[in-house]
Amino acid sequence: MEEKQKSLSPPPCPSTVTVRRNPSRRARATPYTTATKPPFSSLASAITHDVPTFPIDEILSIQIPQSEPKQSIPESLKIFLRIKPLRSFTKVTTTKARPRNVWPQNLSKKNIAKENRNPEITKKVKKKDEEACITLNDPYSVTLTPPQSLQELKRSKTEVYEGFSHVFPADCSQNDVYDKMVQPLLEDFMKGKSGMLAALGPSGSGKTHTVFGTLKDPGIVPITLHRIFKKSDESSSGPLRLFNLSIFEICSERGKGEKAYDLLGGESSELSVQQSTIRGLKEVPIQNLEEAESLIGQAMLKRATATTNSNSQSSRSQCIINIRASCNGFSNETKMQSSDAMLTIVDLAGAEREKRTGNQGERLVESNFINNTSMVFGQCLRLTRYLRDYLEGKKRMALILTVKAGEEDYLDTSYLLRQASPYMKIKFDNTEEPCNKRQLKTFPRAEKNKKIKLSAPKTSQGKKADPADRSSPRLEPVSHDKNEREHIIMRNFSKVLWNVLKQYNEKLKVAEGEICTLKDSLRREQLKSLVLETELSSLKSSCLAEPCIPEVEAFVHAKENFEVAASMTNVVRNVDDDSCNLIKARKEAGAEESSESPVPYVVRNVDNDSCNLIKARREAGAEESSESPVLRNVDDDSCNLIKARREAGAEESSESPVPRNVDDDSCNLIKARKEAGAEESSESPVPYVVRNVDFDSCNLIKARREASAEVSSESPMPSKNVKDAELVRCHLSSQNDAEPRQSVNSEENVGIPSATTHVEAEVTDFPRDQAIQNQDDPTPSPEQVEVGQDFINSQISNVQTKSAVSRRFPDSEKKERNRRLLPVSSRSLTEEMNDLNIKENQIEKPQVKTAKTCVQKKAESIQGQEIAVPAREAEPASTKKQRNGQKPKRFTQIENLCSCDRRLQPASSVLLTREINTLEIEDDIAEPKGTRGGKKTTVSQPRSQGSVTLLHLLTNNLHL
Ligand SMILES: Nc1ncnc2c1ncn2[C@@H]1O[C@H](COP(=O)(O)OP(=O)(O)OP(=O)(O)O)[C@@H](O)[C@H]1O
Repeated sequence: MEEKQKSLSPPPCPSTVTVRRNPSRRARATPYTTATKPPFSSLASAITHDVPTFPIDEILSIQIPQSEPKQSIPESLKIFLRIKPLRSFTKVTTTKARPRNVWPQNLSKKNIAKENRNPEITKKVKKKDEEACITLNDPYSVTLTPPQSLQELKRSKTEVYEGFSHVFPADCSQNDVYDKMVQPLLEDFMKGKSGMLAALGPSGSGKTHTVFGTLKDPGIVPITLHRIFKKSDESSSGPLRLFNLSIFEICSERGKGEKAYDLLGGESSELSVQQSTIRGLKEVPIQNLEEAESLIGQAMLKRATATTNSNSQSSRSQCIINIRASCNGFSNETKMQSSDAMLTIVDLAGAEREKRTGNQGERLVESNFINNTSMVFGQCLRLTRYLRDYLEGKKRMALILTVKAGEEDYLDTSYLLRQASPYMKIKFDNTEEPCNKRQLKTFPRAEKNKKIKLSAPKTSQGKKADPADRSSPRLEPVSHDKNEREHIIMRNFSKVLWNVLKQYNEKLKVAEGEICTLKDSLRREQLKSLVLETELSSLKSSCLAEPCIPEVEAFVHAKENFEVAASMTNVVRNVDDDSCNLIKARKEAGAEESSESPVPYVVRNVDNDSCNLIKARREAGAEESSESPVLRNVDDDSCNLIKARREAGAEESSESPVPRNVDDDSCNLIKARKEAGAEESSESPVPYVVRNVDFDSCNLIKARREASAEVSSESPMPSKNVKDAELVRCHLSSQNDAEPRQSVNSEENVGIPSATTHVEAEVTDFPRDQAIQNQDDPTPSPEQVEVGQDFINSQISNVQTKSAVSRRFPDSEKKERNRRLLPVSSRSLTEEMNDLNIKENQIEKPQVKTAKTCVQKKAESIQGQEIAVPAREAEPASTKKQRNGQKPKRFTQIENLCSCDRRLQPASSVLLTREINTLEIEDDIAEPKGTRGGKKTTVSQPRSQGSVTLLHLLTNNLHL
């Protein structure tokens, strides 16, 4: 029959996708998999004609692994469905015979009269077939259709339930049920495997009928016992098996708890139920089928039953029958001791509806218990703990659902199938659209129950569940995991970013260090470049000054030639270059052969400070019989030439120191020249000429002082002193005499033996110097001043063109520059004179004694001769005469010039003052004048490198 159905009904293409509960059936070979498939090549070739480009070969060649069905669940939980046959309603209508003699008779009355007259024929039995709500689709599925009344009033829904292990139709026999359902379990049981079989369904659906049956139509238990003992007899050669039978029931105790009663025990047969263990249960060994059936009969008598509207003998408890098979000895096949097996058959109490059963009172309480323990699987697991292991799939179990097929049983059937569907993995197939909202509102409980009941069992199975129930508990860990993952990602990203930032920070630090280093190196290079530029400018300045130098050299050589005849000629030339720096110092001194006069010397000091050239020159020449110190100082500051020249010429019989100071600073040429000449035989005070020319800021300050001394030995020393803003006193004193000193001091201190030559500059010297000059020999000094001024003018004209840049400085700024720059040369002069004082005291004193007498003689012969060093060799002689003759006038001019620019030479004057003081020469013409320079003399200036060089040069030259 089944095979015929299978052959006639090819597997239809399912309109809906459903998941079958039984994977083994799902794994059943389908015609597509079992039928001879055309080779892929031919299929591909056929397809390639249509769609040649589609990679069907590759797609079809993919071997999709077939998921093996889980064998444990289907083996443990087999769900069967048995449909109870429809009952036929017998409708008995009683008709009364109608009285015959009633005329005209109403038809109805006539009929009634007939029934009354003949009552036997009034009773007709009408049979009406009940409409079925459930139909069998196939051995594995059914369709549940609500009745028409329910479709109109309630939610109309046709449900298809699939996945049953087998569906027993209404006309199936007890043997069919046994064969399909019990036989596999029995075989396993006989092999020593335990199993359970339970019948579940609404009240009156045929559970008890299925389990126990009747005498005419025995159920599962009698058949099983029969088969057991039958097999035992057949396998007598095998190990001896002992079977034990135990029967008990679990019923409600007034709706509060459950109690177990042993149906085979004595009167007090209550049992204690501890989890799945029943303590005190009597187990009766059965030897044969008759003993077993007798025990079962006794148990059924003890089982609690009651009469309800649904069932005249409705079971009011869960009846459990255990058949335990114990094996004595070893199995011939396995040679191993067999373990005991338990076959459990359960007749659950049927779910009951109050309306249908009409239960009240105690019956209603029992009904609730029954419903809770049978119809609701979840609660059944809790309340009937004994069956928990089976229902949880830990033991082999087969469940048979019994349903009634009538329309009026639709609700019970639908309710049972819905509750059992999770276990059967049955999905609903909604063939009709859901009802409208009104209908949903009318039956919210059913919809709610559907969701709840269907989703709850999935939890235990670990399968897909209804998201309505599990959404929140599942979303929470998912969101938590997601947040945790994002947190970890962001944390790692932050770490990486932090590391990158730290690396960049380190690089920035290194870069900053390199920048600092580069800046330092840049500064150093800039300084070097500045130094080089300064040197370059100084070299340029020196180159520019070179044309002047030959002139000066020529002048010096002329002086030297002139001094050849003199007794001593000493020329000191010092060039001081500071900070760029050129320092030249030259000192020349010549002495005549027989002269004992003080050593005339020429000091030339050129000081060039930071692109400034300062030249100072002193020349001192002494004639054979006279002393003629010449000091020339030329000072030029900041494109400005300050020239001071002092010339002092002494006639043959007189001393004529001529200091000349030319100071050129800051651009700059500072020249100082002192010339002094002394006549050969003169022992008279050294006449000196001091010429100081200061040119500042395109201003020329010229000062010239010339003094000449006559040959007369003891005459007061004529002197000219040209002063600048500060007191400048140049004093050249002849050596070895007290007389010159007396004359210098304008006092008659003859007894002071001193042969030293001093150059002293003081602010207050001029008037006295001028007075002395007028007294002694005023004639030669003006001429010498004139000559020297002409020379300086010519020098200035050269220098002015070369120092035009510095002329743009204003006077006020140049004053400051003078104050700053002049001390350089002045210090040089100071140190020079300090050493000069010492050396001359040591060297020239011995000469004083021998030359003392000669000076007076030679002074007369040299008288009138100009001992002041001429500015140039080509200088006309008339100028000399004019110089001598116009001495007072020139003095006046120089005095005016010096008075105008007196303020511009404080530093040089101060230093000259210090110089003279250190030389310890008494200057009679010194006169305090002004305090500005005097105050500044107290300031001790640090000795510069140029000064040190100048000192060495002076010392060497003095030694010479
Ligand atoms: N398959 C069937 N064929 C013929 N008769 C049946 C069948 N199933 C049940 N019946 C009859 O229906 C009646 C009720 O059956 P049964 O007592 O087995 O129901 P039940 O499910 O056990 O009810 P309850 O849960 O109340 O005990 C019985 O008289 C029984 O003979």
